[in-house]
Amino acid sequence: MTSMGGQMPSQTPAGAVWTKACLALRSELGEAAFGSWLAQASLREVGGQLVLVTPTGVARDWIRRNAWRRIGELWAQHDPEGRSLDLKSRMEFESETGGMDIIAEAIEVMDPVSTDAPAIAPTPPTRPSRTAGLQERFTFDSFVPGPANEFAHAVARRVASWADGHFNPVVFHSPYGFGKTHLLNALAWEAMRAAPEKRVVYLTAERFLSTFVRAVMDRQTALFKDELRAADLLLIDDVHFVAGKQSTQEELFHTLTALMEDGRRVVFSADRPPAAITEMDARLRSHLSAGLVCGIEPADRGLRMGILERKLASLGRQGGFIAQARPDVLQFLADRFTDSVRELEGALNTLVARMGGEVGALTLDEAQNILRPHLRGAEKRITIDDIQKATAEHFGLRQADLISERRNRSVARPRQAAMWLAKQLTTRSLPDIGRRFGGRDHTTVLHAVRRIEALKAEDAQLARDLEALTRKLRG
Ligand SMILES: Nc1ncnc2c1ncn2[C@@H]1O[C@H](COP(=O)(O)OP(=O)(O)OP(=O)(O)O)[C@@H](O)[C@H]1O
Repeated sequence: MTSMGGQMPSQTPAGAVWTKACLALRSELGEAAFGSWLAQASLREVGGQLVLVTPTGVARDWIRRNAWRRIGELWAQHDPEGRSLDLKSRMEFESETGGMDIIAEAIEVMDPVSTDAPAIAPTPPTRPSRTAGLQERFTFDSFVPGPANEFAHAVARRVASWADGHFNPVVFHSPYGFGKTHLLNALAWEAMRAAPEKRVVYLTAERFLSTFVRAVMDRQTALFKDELRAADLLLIDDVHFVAGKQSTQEELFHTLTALMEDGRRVVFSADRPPAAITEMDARLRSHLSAGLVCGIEPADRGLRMGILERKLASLGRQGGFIAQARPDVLQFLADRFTDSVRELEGALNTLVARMGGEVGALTLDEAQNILRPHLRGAEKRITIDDIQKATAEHFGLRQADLISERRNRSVARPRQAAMWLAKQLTTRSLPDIGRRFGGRDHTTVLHAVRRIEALKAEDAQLARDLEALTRKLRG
C-alpha cells in the first residue's frame, strides 16, 4: 500500500496542485466515480518526473479514458511551474523505477487520541480518508473471511486484541492483491480501538525506506529511531520492498530486534514467505521466519463471490442506490477475474461507474461488452478450438466427441462445460458458439450455459473441473 493522497506535506507544491485538481474532479465526476477511481491514485515523483500512479491497470485505463484530458487542464491551470504529469499503473511504475519513491513524507505515527486533519491538502469527504496512512475502508468489518484467509484472519484478530503469548513477529504473506494491506489496516484499526492508550505505528516498507533516507540526509536518524522504537505495535507493509537495499534492511533489522527485546509487537506483510525473499539480508530473513508466518491463499470462487456481494453493497451505500446485480453477471466476474481481488473489484467498479444504480439491469452480454478491454481472454485470444481441445483432454475424450451428435452423459456434460467456457472466455455470440459445436442452435448453447451455471453451484467436482480448465486456458 502506498499513500500520498491528501497528506502531501506543505513543502511539496506538487501535492497542493494535485489536491486542487482533486477537489475540482470530485465535484465534476461525482462522488462515486471519484471515490472508485481517483481517490486511490497517488502522486509520485521520480527523477524529477511527476507520475500519477494507480493501484491497477484497470484504474489507469479508466482514468485515461474518462478523466485524463481534464486532469491535464486542471494541472496546467494550478501548477505555476508548468511541470508535466504522467500516468502509470503501480506495476508499471514499480517495474520502471524499481520502486524508488523519492517524495519523502513524515512517518505516520498514529496517535489515536488526536486525529487532526492535515493543515494543507484537506481530504475531500468521499475519498477513502486515511488516518495516518490507514484507509478507513480496510477494517475487519469489510474483510470477507473464507478458507483462503481464515487462519490469517484469526491471527490478525488475535494480535489486534493484544492477547499475550502470541508469536512475534507475525508475517502475513500472499501474492499481489489478495488482502495483505487490508488485513494489516484492519489489525491496526482494531488494535487502536481495543487499547487507545497504546502507540500503533503503520507504514509501508517503501515509506520506511524514504523516511530513513531523508533522516540520514537531514542527520535526523536518532529521531527516526526514537519514533519507531516507541511503538507498542509496529506494522510494516510490503517488507519485501527493502530486500537488497543494504542500509535500509540493516536499519529495519535493528528496529525489529530492539522492539522485540522490549516485548513490543511487530507485524509484517510480504509477497512471499520470508524464506523465499532470497535477496533479503540473511539475518533479517531469519528473524522474520522465526515468528509466525501466515499465508493468505488466492481467493477461491466462494470467497470471490462473497467479496463481490460485500463490495456491491458498499458501492450502493456510497452512491445512494440499492445495489443489485444479476447472479450470472456476478458469477461471470468471479470466474473471470481470478488473478487478484484488486482486479475483481476493479471490474465491479467499472460496471458500477458506468451504470450507477442501473447496474442491476445489466445483462451478461452487456457486462462482457463493457469489460471487454479488460478481459485477458480477449488479449490472449482464447479460441473455441483451444477450449474444445483442453476440455476433451481434461475429460479423457477426443475433440471430435464434443462436436459429434453423441448424447450420452459422459460426452454431453463435457460438451456443455466447453460451451460454458466458450461463453465465459471468448467474446463469441451464442449462435457463433453453436456453429463451432457441430452446427448446433443458439438455444442449445444457452441451455448448456444455464445448465452448467446451475450445476456448478451443487456439484463441487464440476466447479473444480471448470476452475482448473479456466486457469489452464488463460495460461
Ligand atoms: N478477503 C477480502 N475481503 C474484502 N476485500 C478484500 C479481501 N481481500 C482483498 N480485498 C480487497 O482487494 C483489494 C486489494 O487488497 P490489498 O491491497 O489488501 O492487497 P495486497 O495483498 O496488500 O496487495 P499488494 O501486494 O499489491 O500490496 C483491496 O481493495 C481489498 O479491500
